[in-house]
Amino acid sequence: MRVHTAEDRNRLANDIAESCFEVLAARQDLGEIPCIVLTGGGMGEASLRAMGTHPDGDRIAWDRVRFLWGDERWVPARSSDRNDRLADELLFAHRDVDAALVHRIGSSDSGRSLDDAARAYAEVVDGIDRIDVVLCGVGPDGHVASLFPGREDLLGTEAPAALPVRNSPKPPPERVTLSIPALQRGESVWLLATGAEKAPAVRGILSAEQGLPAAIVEGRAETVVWTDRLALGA
Ligand SMILES: O=C(O)[C@H](O)[C@@H](O)[C@H](O)[C@H](O)COP(=O)(O)O
Repeated sequence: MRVHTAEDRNRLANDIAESCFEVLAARQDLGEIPCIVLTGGGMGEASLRAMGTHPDGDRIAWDRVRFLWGDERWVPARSSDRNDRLADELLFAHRDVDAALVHRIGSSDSGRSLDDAARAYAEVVDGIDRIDVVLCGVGPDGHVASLFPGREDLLGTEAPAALPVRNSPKPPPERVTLSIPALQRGESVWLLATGAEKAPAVRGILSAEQGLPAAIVEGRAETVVWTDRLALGA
């Protein structure tokens, strides 16, 4: 595991964007379509903003990047609470992406049930042969995506790629989340945690705390904690 720190949240988001561009460009140079899993949350938002506006992003062929989400809130498609709205406003409004490569999680007004939406998303994820980068915002309790500590129903290592979530401790209560095995398919798993309220979670990650989702999820090639002094308790 590697720890990357920056002076403040914006500089950290810039570093995340630059590293992300490197991964995307390297895969595209090989003629591949890279795949990135996006996240919600405060650092997720800052990272999307940097990816949408950083001048280095101009060298990426954005219409040859595949996008997934680590989780989504089970609300109507146009709700401002959705995680994909962040990406719409901060990334897709600035980059010329191919809608066919943007794989959104279903919405509560789609006419489908939560269980069906999770099953459908699991099929999408299963159909993708390589996941390059998984961005995971880390909650103060050490959750990632919508995988919460103590929720044995969500933390199975044999689970399908996507799961329905009910009674989430973070509102809204219903969600769809990628599972541990799906997040672990990422070549790079990047855990984003800044600010003093994330210090216990970061301590838990660094000490490999048992049962802590953020400490369980590891990338195939690398796991990086993107953080700042406050979250490191320094
Ligand atoms: O629904 C959400 O908000 C995300 O799915 C959640 O996993 C988020 O990324 C973390 O809770 C971190 O969020 P903050 O960075 O805002 O604390």
